Amino acid sequence: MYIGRFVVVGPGVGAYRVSSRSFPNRRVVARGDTLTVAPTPDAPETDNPYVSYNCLRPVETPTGETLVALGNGSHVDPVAEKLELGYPARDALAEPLLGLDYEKDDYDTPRIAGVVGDDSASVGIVRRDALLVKEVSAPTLVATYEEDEPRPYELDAESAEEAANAVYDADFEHAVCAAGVTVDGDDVATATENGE
Ligand SMILES: NC(=O)c1ncn([C@@H]2O[C@H](COP(=O)(O)O)[C@@H](O)[C@H]2O)c1NC=O
Repeated sequence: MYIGRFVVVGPGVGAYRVSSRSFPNRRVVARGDTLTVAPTPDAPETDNPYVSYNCLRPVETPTGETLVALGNGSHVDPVAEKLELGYPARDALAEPLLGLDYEKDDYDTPRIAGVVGDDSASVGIVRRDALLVKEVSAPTLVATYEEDEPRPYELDAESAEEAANAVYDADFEHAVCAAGVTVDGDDVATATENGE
């Protein structure tokens, strides 16, 4: 089954996978502590505005909490910035998702996102017909296509590497690249899986 991009978040752990039929020549690269989805050097040029973006950004809140924002597009930056300003995760997700709305491409592709803390997690999606934002207490998946309603997902991962590998290897079509993260107190670990 093809579900496009997907996020899995639970307390202390998260992952993001790019699956793509149309733009397979991409990878996740680390720029400081932010992870970015970028074209590989051999990728054909495109003017599609939705295929390169920061997919994962750790932040510190005004109360000293460490949180990580992740998702499938340019909304990840404003989600991270709202968290940094002290917005609760629900509001930090809801406002940018609603403001930017679903993507204006041929598929009305939803925007999906998550927030992970040491002991907390929230997930969100904005589709053409709905905005859903939920706090979750166990790993939860939401995807751009087919699986576009958050649902429990078994993420068997003790580390960021295991989280990235688990979603990269998940049984959904057209895996391209993936990111994983763990949050343990103030410590954030990230990992990438580019199928090399
Ligand atoms: N975030 C991404 O990595 C991403 N990759 C592709 N898209 C959008 O989704 C459309 C469909 O892509 P695909 O056939 O690869 O699933 C693309 O034309 C593009 O507008 C994306 N936008 C949202 O998921």
